[in-house]
Amino acid sequence: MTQTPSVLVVGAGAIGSFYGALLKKAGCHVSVVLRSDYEVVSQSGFEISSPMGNLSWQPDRVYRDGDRPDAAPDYLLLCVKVIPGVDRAALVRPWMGKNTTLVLIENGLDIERELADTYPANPLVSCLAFIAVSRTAPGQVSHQAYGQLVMGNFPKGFDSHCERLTGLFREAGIKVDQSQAIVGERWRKCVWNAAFNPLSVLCNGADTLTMLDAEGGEVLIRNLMREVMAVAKADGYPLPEDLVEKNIPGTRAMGAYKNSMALDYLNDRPIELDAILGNVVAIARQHQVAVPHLETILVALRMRQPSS
Ligand SMILES: NC(=O)C1=CN([C@@H]2O[C@H](COP(=O)(O)OP(=O)(O)OC[C@H]3O[C@@H](n4cnc5c(N)ncnc54)[C@H](OP(=O)(O)O)[C@@H]3O)[C@@H](O)[C@H]2O)C=CC1
Ligand SMILES: CC(C)(CO)C(=O)C(=O)O
Repeated sequence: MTQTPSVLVVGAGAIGSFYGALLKKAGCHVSVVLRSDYEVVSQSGFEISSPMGNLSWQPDRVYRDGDRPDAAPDYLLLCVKVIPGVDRAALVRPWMGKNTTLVLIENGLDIERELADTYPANPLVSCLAFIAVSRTAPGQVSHQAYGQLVMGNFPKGFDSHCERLTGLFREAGIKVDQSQAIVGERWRKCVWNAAFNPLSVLCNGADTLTMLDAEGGEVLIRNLMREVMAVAKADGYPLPEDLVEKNIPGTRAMGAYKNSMALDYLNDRPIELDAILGNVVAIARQHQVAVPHLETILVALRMRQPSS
């Protein structure tokens, strides 16, 4: 690897532009591949409002689909939504070198496999982002709170590429938890996402407190979370028994919060239904674990939004 790490962000929306900004702040060369924001960002860069201070930045190079890189990056951050019709392995192909470390900062469960299978010789780093950030206009991003990452190699382990990336993010001011077992961490986060995200869409983009305070709402959310935990256990990733007991007050303490899927729904964008819920139900079927609440919500959402 070069002295100054080179980073390429594919899908520099809310998450990609925020974590790209941090790596730029830590001294990396950071370039981006853009689609709809190409013209604006080429001219004016990213404007990011944040409680961490001014994170606005100009990428070293701005590419669009069809361009070719000057050189393959040390780290390729993939931050597109995990939705049907987006072939993520094909999307990164033009930018991957033989020594490029592929870094996923995306929600969902079992979302690494297609990339691991396509690029078996490249190190694969899987990250979970705990953050509230959204794109408000082309090239404009609002970071409201948090920012912590949980990081590890897929399917397990923590290599020197993870170690170096952790150091860069920490230098830029965010907390990074290092994990030797990232799949278990994905299950842990999914307990929250698979319960709250799809339900918020069924409730017309409701925030967390509206869902918890509706009559029977908290009971339903607890049931959804317990079902995800049962599937995780059957899949070999048992989670702490008190996770639901901790998640509920933890969520209340955040205040009324609209998750990323609620925002996608409210902005008429496709939702990550399979990545966050469909894959949990598919794994439940493999292990013959009954998940009636999760299944009902999945099917109802498929009826509502047949394309996602
Ligand atoms: N936002 C949040 O607070 C959180 C998000 N996450 C997860 O992070 C991931 C990213 O989410 P987020 O950043 O919010 O999503 P955004 O929609 O803000 O960003 C996704 C970006 O990917 C771009 N993109 C898609 N396809 C292509 C392509 N072919 N070429 C170039 N760019 C492309 C989109 O561009 P275009 O505008 O052209 O479509 C967009 O800029 C998701 O998995 C999400 O669940 C996790 C925790 C919190
Ligand atoms: C956990 C949370 C709510 C924020 O990081 C999230 O993953 C989302 O908005 O989808």
